[in-house]
Amino acid sequence: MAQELSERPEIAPGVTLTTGEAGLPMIRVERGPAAGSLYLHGAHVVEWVPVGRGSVLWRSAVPHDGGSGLIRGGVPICFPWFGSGPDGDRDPLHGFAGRLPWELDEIRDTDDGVLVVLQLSDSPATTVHWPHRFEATYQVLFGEDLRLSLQVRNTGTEAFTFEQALHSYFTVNDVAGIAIRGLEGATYTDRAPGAAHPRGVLGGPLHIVGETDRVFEETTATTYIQDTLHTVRIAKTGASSTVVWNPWTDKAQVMPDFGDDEWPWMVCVESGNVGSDAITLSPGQAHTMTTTITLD
Ligand SMILES: O=P(O)(O)OC[C@H]1O[C@@H](O)[C@H](O)[C@@H](O)[C@@H]1O
Repeated sequence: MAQELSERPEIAPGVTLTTGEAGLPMIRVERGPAAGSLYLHGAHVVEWVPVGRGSVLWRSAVPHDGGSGLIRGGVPICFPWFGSGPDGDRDPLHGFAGRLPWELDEIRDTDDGVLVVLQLSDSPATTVHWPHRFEATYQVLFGEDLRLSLQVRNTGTEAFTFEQALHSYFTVNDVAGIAIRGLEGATYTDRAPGAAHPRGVLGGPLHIVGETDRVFEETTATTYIQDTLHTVRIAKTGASSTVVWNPWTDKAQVMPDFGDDEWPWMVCVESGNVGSDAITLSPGQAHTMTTTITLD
């Protein structure tokens, strides 16, 4: 059962409860095969550094303002909708899960690294946006791999449908020089402004040559980001969509929480269930999606 932080004077060895940006409580793990950081605000993983390697997740240098917005970088959780939702009318963008404080349920040493478990349930702060009863459990394993598992359970009496994504931001050496492999043959919706082909099938590795905002549907493929810095492998289960995003020059300039010149050093490759891949749960049913991030 979830407990209050104040009832947890002992955090596991190598795991501290600290204060991050804007005074937000943050769990810092420095033990075993990796170091990492996770905010309770949004259950937001902001850092994962396997021993002897560099920081894999990208984080904007623009600090979080402490408001209810998403942290720019790391792995924001999008739930129960993605962007402005299937009909483009949902608010806030990417849902509320990444904007609310989650409860710490458990911190445990495992053979593979330190596991942190967080929970979010329906409350007046969620029902104001989405009138459904749910329980979300997020397991984060900081190890040689970064393993993320998000389970959503319908605890109400009516079925509901939701979208979700683990909106992972990755550090790259030069986004214009990367190749994203694994999505060849997948159908995508191109959401970038002025896209020449709003829908298409990817014919080969994806190269980023301008503002990129593609939602690949009905694909459970493992994706690889090949960069001069390293190759990142992103495997997933229970997730039929993959979203690839980079704002490039113009969009970067109009985003207040994104530095004008930061776009070359990042790319988002997001695992999720978006659009036609949305999940419907009957009362009592649960769905789990996982993402495993590995440096090759
Ligand atoms: O600025 P936000 O709301 O965090 O979203 C960033 C981007 O996230 C991507 O996942 C979306 O596909 C884009 O459309 C969006 O611009």
